[in-house]
Amino acid sequence: MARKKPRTAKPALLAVRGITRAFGDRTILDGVDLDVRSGEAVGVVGPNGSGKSTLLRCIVGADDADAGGSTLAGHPLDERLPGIRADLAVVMDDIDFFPDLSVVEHLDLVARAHAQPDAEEVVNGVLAEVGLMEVSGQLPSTLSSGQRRRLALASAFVRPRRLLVLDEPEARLDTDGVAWLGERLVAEKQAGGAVLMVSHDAGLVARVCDRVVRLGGAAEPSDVG
Ligand SMILES: Nc1ncnc2c1ncn2[C@@H]1O[C@H](COP(=O)(O)OP(=O)(O)OP(=O)(O)O)[C@@H](O)[C@H]1O
Repeated sequence: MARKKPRTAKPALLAVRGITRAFGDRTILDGVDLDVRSGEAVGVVGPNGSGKSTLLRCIVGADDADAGGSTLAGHPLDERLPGIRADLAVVMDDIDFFPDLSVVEHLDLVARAHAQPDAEEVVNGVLAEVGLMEVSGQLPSTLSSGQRRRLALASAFVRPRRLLVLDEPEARLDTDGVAWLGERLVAEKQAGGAVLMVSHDAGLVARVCDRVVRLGGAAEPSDVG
């Protein structure tokens, strides 16, 4: 009788091992491990102050972990390295925009700087999808806070990427915006992309994430649903 081949797990695109971070004598993160594979989304959840943003910052190299580290496709992950930048799009809390560049000029700049093929078409598609077409000629200072959030998210969607890292992407979005975001992130996975997101929105996490890592409580990753 033919033996069933053992199923080999897909190697992780993002591998995080042993991340530890203390501020003064307070240990915020104590040896956090997680994996994110292509086509998969992982959520990081937990109460205010449990270290979620610190974890993301340590993972992408915006903060220095005291121990541990992360790799993307086997290479040490630091968002500033050119080889990594091509594969990684990060949206943290707040983004600084150029005060004198319009919405469409920002997206154009990001798309072209990251060598997005068909930059103009991609920018127009994302503008429409994210609901910023009507304000595409406006300066950031004239946008509402939710529209600025949409612009920050759009900046990630106009560039090539294999991994999206998002810190509370639902913040300041209206109900329709959160619904759109859920669909967009599911589509991201279906297209083979990977997502790591911090969120306080349990509905969004349940809709998008395959697994969650809970900080400030049980530290083990668990399946959603
Ligand atoms: N640079 C810093 N110096 C000192 N303490 C810091 C620093 N950055 C973060 N902390 C502390 O680390 C803890 C975790 O902060 P972090 O922002 O990672 O939490 P969080 O889980 O993302 O919270 P929230 O849900 O409120 O966004 C907090 O107690 C915070 O005060």
